[in-house]
Amino acid sequence: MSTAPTTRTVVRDDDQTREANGGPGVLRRDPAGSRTPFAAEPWSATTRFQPVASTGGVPLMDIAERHGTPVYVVDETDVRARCRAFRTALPDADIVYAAKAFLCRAMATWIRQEGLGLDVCSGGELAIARSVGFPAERIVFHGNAKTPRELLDAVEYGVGRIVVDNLAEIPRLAGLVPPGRRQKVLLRVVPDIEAGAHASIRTGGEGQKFGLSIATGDAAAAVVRVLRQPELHLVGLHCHLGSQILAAEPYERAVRVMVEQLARIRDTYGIVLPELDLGGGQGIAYLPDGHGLTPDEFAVTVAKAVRERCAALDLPEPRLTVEPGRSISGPAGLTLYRVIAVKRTLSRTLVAVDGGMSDNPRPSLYGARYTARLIGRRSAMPVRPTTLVGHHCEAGDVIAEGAPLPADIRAGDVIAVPATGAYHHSMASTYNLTGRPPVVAVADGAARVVVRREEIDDLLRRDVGL
Ligand SMILES: Cc1ncc(COP(=O)(O)O)c(C=O)c1O
Ligand SMILES: N[C@@H](CCCC[NH3+])C(=O)O
Repeated sequence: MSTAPTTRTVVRDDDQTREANGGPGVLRRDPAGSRTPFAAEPWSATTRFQPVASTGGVPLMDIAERHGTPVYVVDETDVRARCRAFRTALPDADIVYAAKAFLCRAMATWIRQEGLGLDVCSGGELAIARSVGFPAERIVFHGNAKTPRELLDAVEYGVGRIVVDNLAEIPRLAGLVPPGRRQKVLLRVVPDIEAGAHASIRTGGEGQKFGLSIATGDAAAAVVRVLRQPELHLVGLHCHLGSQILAAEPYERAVRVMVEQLARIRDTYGIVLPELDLGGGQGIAYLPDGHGLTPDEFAVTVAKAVRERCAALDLPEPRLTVEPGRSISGPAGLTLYRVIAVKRTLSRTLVAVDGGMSDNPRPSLYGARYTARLIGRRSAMPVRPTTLVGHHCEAGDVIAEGAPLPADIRAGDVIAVPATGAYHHSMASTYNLTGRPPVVAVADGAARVVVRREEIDDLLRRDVGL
């Protein structure tokens, strides 16, 4: 199936297709549901169509004017459509949204309403889930260094699965489970597979900090120790390869490793573990010519690999769990900035905006690349590659290199940067004592603030002084 609703709008990134679409503001429907050239945008987005740029039926300029800039915009309908795309692609699996990508109460509510589970990895993420009454059974708790407090909170709330990451956690967790209860656990195993867009976000290789090594024997030791704890109920294995993975092939390899581990446990202890959690990591497009790993591509590869490997090892197929984060919230979000200054240097044009690495640390952390668009007015000037920079006190505070902005870009203009729905709000900082931007949700032509702007007063309040 397609990852998008069959009636989704298509945004072509060239003037010729814009004409074919019927001119500015008019979008051609693509009943075939073929991949959009600009798949990074929400399916409802018309940002290319100056000056009517809108998302979720809301003009982006209205948002910039009413709520100020910088501002994160998230398209609720788009988030929901991406949740459904995963559920449709993997109807027999548990789809567990990775909260670290983007979480607020509104998002947790949408995820709950869409019937997905929630992967949390901190007491804070769990608190948001609790605050919206997220069903405990559908929560998976992760972390390579969960504090005793976090484990206790998770046990007390009754989370469905705790993913054991290290040997020390086993007795610690068992000691927190109240008498008469058994806590379901998965063991996070290192499959020793390198995948992901940047070394900092690869988590499947031997030697990185997450999970239990098969090579050292820790994974096998963990199985024995969990089985010895009557308070713990081992229901399956987990792995997570990394993030922003654009091909399905590494997942196929992961399935091979993990099914082999399930077979070993069956052969050694006579126990058939019923669950296999393959983590998340499905990549998205950030640039006009990019494309992500669709739920379909992922599902077809994984389902085939599980079927074949289980058949080969005479193992019943486990119930699958997948934990997509970025691919659900990433393309559904965009950031609006206002241009503060334009500088022409000998080598390039620099456009400085009112946000930067505090609301988008990804270029400086991972060398991530973005594009940007002028919205709010039509320019007849040719576009040229422009460097979009932030307002922070670092030369590396670059949001986008080579962004196609018109030659007459000027102070006061509003810029939209797409594909900022994952790992932006959740990774934002207050560097240079900059308040974090609000999150405005759009749906069906209406906009509402779901996370308010962090004001200077908020920042001062934490500083208790002498
Ligand atoms: C355990 C686990 N599951 C799921 C995810 C979600 O990853 P992504 O947002 O790349 O889908 C992550 C982060 O990479 C993770 O660490
Ligand atoms: N923060 C990373 C993804 C980390 C995934 C978490 N396990 C990014 O922005 O790409």
